[in-house]
Amino acid sequence: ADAPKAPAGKVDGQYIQANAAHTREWPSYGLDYAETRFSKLKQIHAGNVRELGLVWSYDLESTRGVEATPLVVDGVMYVTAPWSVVHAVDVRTGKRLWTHDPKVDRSQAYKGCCDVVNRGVALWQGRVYVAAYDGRLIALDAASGKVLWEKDTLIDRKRSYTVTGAPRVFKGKVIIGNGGAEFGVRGYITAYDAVSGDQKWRWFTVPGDPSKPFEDESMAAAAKTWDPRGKYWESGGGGTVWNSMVFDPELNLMYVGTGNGSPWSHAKRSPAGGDNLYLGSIVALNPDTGKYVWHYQETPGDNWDYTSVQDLILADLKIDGQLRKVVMHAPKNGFFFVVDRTNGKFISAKNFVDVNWASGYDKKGRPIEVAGARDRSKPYDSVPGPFGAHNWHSMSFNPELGLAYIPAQNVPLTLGEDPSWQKHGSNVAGQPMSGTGWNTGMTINAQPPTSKAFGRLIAWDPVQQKEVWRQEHAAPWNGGTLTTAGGLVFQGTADGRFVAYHAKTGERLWESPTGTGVVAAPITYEVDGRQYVSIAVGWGGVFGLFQRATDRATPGTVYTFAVGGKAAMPAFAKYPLGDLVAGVSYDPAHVQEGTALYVSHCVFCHGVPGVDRGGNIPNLGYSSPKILRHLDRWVFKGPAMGKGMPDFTGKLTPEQVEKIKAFVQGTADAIRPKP
Ligand SMILES: O=C(O)c1cc(C(=O)O)c2c(n1)C(=O)C(=O)c1cc(C(=O)O)[nH]c1-2
Ligand SMILES: [Ca+2]
Repeated sequence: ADAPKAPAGKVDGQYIQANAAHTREWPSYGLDYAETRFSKLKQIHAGNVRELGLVWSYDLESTRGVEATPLVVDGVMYVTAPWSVVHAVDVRTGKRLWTHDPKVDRSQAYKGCCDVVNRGVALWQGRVYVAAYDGRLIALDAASGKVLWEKDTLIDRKRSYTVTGAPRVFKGKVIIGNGGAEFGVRGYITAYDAVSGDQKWRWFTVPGDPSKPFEDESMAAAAKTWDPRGKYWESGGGGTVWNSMVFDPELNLMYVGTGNGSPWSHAKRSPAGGDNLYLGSIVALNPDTGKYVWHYQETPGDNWDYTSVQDLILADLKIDGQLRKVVMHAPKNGFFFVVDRTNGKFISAKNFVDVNWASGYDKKGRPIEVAGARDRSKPYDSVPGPFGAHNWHSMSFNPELGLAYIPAQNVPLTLGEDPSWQKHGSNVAGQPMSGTGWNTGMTINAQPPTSKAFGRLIAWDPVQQKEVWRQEHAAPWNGGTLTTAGGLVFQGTADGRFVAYHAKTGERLWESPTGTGVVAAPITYEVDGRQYVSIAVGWGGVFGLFQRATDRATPGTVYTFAVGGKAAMPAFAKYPLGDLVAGVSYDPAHVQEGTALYVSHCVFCHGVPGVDRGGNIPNLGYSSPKILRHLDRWVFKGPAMGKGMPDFTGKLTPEQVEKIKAFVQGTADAIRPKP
């Protein structure tokens, strides 16, 4: 088929590379192929950023997490809302041009670990590509939003695969991975022809059943690092590519970050140990063929849910007097990595937050593990925890200052070996979220963690491997970053602010309220000679399901700012938090069993009753007595199924729901301040 005419008809590889020289538009996820999120625009700078004002706001009509980086080309913004809904917006007016809702089955939300989020679209020759939560890759006509083609990217619909990441287009191929390593899947990525949608190649990240032929040599090599007695192929092995992909056209290499092991427990996956390639790695592939070229493994034998899918940034850095082509990375495990991207050779690594699992990396690039860091005989508060020292919230790199801006954090959590684990998954009361298919092989918070929660913006010098400045935030789970030639860093925060900092000093120069908390990254672009800054807002993602740092509700909204903007901010509704639930009758003898059932069916979405205060999903400790009294009506084909609540028919019995009710009311009674 011929490429549809404009809008975005001109976007191809040449265009994306040419745009990188002036960055007037924002045509791909990380702005350029290197995903620096460094804009050369400097109309907005440290001297006038205080005059930034709202130009327009756009209602995404959503209540769940908004993680999208919007793309802007030819005065049109393409941005995604939860449930993989695409919106095209006229950036001159802030008015809707079209939307496309792929109609993901809302009752299937539980198949993903971490909210029904979507990180954005890709553009290519007049087409918009979105990867739907249910695993479909969809090509839309950029002019109308009409579907051009749809491909099912999943190899096994019985497994809990979901897609949250933004596709990328390299050399005319749309590339997409998936998530699911908390449930039991085998990671892979697939490339499709951008025009026809035909599959071009697929690369698996971990080996399959070794009694069958390996797909390629990289799988044969990887299998040597897994113990077949663990029958890891039955639980999938993990290594999902759910976020980061970058491209170096000059070297003709693309780079992906791979995820954690499935199950989390190393001993259960691979009893004799082993590195378990290619978990927790940066892998270089040939973008034409999908053939493995090299890897560098950041977390050998992952036992902590240490994904390496955090965004990768390519840069040329002068190290020891030599200009090196590097890839920079700040994965969950808390170390900042600089790796030679021509060959995968380790250059340096240094922890950017306090960590307690490794004391550093040796010259060869292997972590020096702390004694006991793998011992799960007792629950262990590993720092960073599974939320990561840095999650998917995008890092940026300012080449003029040589600084990377990392949204860093700690979310305390304890992990312990789960003796009730079964390879094929099992619904065991007390096993975290096993009722919805989670299968990590670990207990979570069987003992309360002792480490401290924090959120922090860190300016990091990758050559010196040291922090240059930091800003402490009110809570973990803050937004991605953007940096500009105007000497600025922009970041949204969990406590509902959009802030501009001085890129060199960290001084806070400007901020605007955003109502709800921000998790996505801002962008900047120029239209009709005027520079704009936009950010998509909507509290959520895995941490935002059950916790929050504002007292505001979570409507998805895009804000666009410019110097002299005078539009009024929309009113921010208060979060509808009721009183601690009271007066629902229950049998106290049910509380103990109810606790275990709550852990295996409810806790990762609804949080701890009365203790957490609800994120974009309500906390049951603050529900009305009427709802709690009739909990069975919500649990079995309930009215919230259209909003993402699973149907627990056949998974829970009415008697078990009575016990969960007893736990919720019992906990609310136990924590209620005594008069
Ligand atoms: O292992 C996986 O397959 C997988 C997938 C995803 C995802 O697709 O969003 C997340 C994670 N893991 C994960 O570990 C994690 O912390 C996480 C946070 C988020 C989010 O969007 O807030 N997704 C994911
Ligand atoms: Ca994971």
